[in-house]
Formats: sequence, structure tokens, C-alpha cells
Amino acid sequence: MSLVEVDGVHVVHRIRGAGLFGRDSVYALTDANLTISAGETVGVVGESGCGKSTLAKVLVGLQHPTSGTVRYQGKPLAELRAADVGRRVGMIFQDPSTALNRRLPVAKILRDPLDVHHVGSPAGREERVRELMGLVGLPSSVADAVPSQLSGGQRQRVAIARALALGPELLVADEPTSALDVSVRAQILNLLIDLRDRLGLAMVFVSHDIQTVRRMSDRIVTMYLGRVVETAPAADLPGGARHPYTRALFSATPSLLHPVEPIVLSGPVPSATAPPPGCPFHTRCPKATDECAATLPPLSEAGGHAYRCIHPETLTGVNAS
Ligand SMILES: Nc1ncnc2c1ncn2[C@@H]1O[C@H](COP(=O)(O)OP(=O)(O)OP(=O)(O)O)[C@@H](O)[C@H]1O
Repeated sequence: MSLVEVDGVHVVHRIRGAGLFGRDSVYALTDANLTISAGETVGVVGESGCGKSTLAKVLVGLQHPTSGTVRYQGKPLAELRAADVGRRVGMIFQDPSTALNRRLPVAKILRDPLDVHHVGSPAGREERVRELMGLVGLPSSVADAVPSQLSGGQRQRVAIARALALGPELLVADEPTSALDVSVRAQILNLLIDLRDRLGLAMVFVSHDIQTVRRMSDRIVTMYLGRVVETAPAADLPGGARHPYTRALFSATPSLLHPVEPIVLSGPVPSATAPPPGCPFHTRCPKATDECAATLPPLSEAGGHAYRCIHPETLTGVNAS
């Protein structure tokens, strides 16, 4: 059985706008389907506003689906108690400065989830806090420090330790390094990889940095305008990308090891309040035809690779490494 199943999830926000009764609908996530296996790392890529964070929040229960279901080992997330959610999934946010309570010392931040969910004895919780600090490489000397007394990298280590406090099986990391100094990004990435491997965690890794996502992930999900448009084994990318948008994302951040023919996209991403009919990508796609504008492409699936495109890219084989 899969660890997590995202089944037909839609998230629609109602905002003040020009629509009916002065309200607009923002289609943040449309018919998202995804399974995550135990121990698997799934990378999520796409331009700003394409729904990556919404998907991440849906996975941890911070965003309720407008429709559709998220299941953990077959149980709907909406029916799980908070402690059970915490034992299944932890989340790391982009900016540890805003994600941590700035008034609390590190040890208290890490003890809070254990206290709230009555995990073990008080002495056992103290021991668990020491263990968590060791796990993320924080010296015991910072136990009484508040977040403002720590470096950005140390703050993100605290956030990671807190996400692990209840022993989750899945870690959802939403741009975990983009708010950090370039010099500490690699350290935090290496820490995440090390923890994932030591603890056997599944991971959802959201990032704009497609080359890092490719290196870290088993599978890559490409999102465009709230839709999953391609899911592919990371090892098949970029040369095996079938959706032109995935190919375009890789071509925007070229790699010497994995060269991709440049694809220039026309125009901006359409508004999420009025996604175009048919294929959501057709307004910018160099291969679009009238049919693309008329009909949402069906899902084509083979060998763990799925995409929605009726004019898929041909395989270039440039990904061999
Ligand atoms: N609370 C909200 N109310 C209204 N619209 C929202 C809300 N949250 C997200 N959106 C909209 O939903 C869409 C998807 O947003 P989301 O944050 O998931 O994208 P993203 O891919 O994570 O972007 P980024 O890479 O910039 O973080 C965007 O159009 C965004 O403006």
C-alpha cells in the first residue's frame, strides 16, 4: 500500500475581485493525483504560483481540499487526530525566522509537540529533545537560546528537528533552503539527505532549483497552473521529459552534464483566476495546436511515467550520466 495517496484534490480560494458579486475564484490546485511510497523522495517543480506550496500544505493538513481526499496508509487525513498526523508527516517551511516562535528557547520549541501530544514521560521528553538536537547537528549550548540568537542555518536545523519530533514517516520540505545564505544551503540539503536516509523517511521536496530537485528525488512532479502535468522518474530527466513544460524548465537552468535544447516560452503564466480551457499550457507552448486549446489532454502513462500532452517531446537520450 502507498504511504500517501492524493486523490482528485482541488483547492479553490474565493477572493475579492471582478467576478460574480465582486468575488473571483483562484484555482490553486486542480484535480491533483499523486501517490508517495514509503522511503520515496518526490520532487515538485514549476514556476511561481503553479500550486507547489498548496500541494505541500494539503499533504500536511494545513490546507483543506475544496474537494478530493488525501489518505495516509488508506486513512483519510481529515479523519486523523492531530497527534496521528504529526506521527505521519512533518513540514519544513521556507523561512525558519517566521516558522518558529521567536519567544521560546530551542529546547521548549522542540518539547512543545511532545508535551501537547503527551509523548512518553517528562524525563523521556527531555531525552528526546537532546536526541533531536543531536540528530540535526545542534550543539547542546543552544538549548536555551531563542531563535533570534541563532544563525539562519541553525534556525532551519531547529525547524527540521521540530518537524521530526513525533517521528513522522514523511517530511514535506517547501523551499527549505531558499531563504538561507548560499553558503549554508548545501549544509541543510546534505542534512536533509542524511536524515532521510538514516531514518528511512519519505520526502516531498518543493523547490525552484530544478537541478537540485533532480539530484535529490526518485520522482519528479511538474506542476503548471495548479495541475500536475507530468510525473517522471528523476533518472529519466531531462532527456526523457515528455511534457514541453518540463523540458522548458530544465532548459532554463542548463547543466553541462544534462544539456537540453533551449525552449523559449511565449508570454506570462495565465492568471489562476481564469485558467485557459484545454491544456493549461497551450497559450505558451511552442507545439500547441487547435486541439490543445479545445481539450484537456488525457493522461498518458507508461512505466511509472505519466504526462498530459498530445504532442509529447521526443526522447533525446541526453540524460545518460
Ligand atoms: N490563501 C490564498 N488565497 C488566495 N489565493 C491563494 C492563496 N494561497 C495561494 N493562492 C494562489 O494559489 C495559486 C497557487 O499558489 P502556491 O503558493 O501554491 O504556488 P507556488 O507554486 O507554491 O508559488 P511559489 O513558488 O511562488 O511559492 C497562486 O495563484 C496563489 O496566488
